[in-house]
Amino acid sequence: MIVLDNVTKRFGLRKVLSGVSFHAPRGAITCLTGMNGVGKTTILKAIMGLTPIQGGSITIDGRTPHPAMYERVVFVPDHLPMPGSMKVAECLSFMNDFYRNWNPERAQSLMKMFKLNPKDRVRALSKGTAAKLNLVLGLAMDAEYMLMDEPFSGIDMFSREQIASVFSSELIEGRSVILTTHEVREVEHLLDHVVMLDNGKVTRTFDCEEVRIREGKSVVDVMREVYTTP
Ligand SMILES: Nc1ncnc2c1ncn2[C@@H]1O[C@H](COP(=O)(O)OP(=O)(O)OP(=O)(O)O)[C@@H](O)[C@H]1O
Repeated sequence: MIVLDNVTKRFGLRKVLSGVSFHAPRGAITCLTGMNGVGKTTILKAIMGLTPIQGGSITIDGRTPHPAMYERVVFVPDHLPMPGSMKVAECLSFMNDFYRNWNPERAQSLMKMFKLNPKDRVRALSKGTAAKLNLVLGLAMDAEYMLMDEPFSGIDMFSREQIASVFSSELIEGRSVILTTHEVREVEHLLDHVVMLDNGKVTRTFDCEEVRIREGKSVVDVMREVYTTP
């Protein structure tokens, strides 16, 4: 389980996170939602130790993250972090050379699933295809936790459905995912747990199944209530 307790974060004088607390349960898909600039990406980066926090604590399975622990956690950024001159196949061999927990068999299955061409150059990939390759690079790692920043952003409906199908497949099963998205309506059936953010604070956290069964509401219904209530 990943736990944030009263986390504060400033960029210069500007407070971006003001006492953020939530937990992302093991084996579940947790979604961070909120308007542009509320701090979703900053939270993912803070969990990865890529940006320092000024207060509070972040723990992974009860321990303060240390470098060796990050082999169990993968961060998939909102853009493909590979140079345009590289071919898709070269991206895969780079990952294989660089990361001990790279799983080449899983990478090949994902390549087939997404119909990616190993000979294509990164610069020639469409936005959706680049997003799929980005996802391959993350999902092919043998990691328990996956942090994904906007995996559905700017992607057409069919590619989005294909990417969404990964989240209900054995490729994700047993792993814990924290993702950020603005496309909640399209992916809400995949989500287990939602953390809503506003003004650098958590405004509500809830279990999706519980609000569906107990309150008969969808994730979007709850979001509308929270964000439109003055
Ligand atoms: N390196 C940085 N230096 C200064 N300010 C930053 C930096 N990174 C992020 N910020 C600011 O912190 C705030 C939170 O940014 P963040 O990217 O975490 O938001 P977000 O919720 O992911 O937004 P979006 O939905 O647009 O992706 C924003 O106001 C942003 O301008």
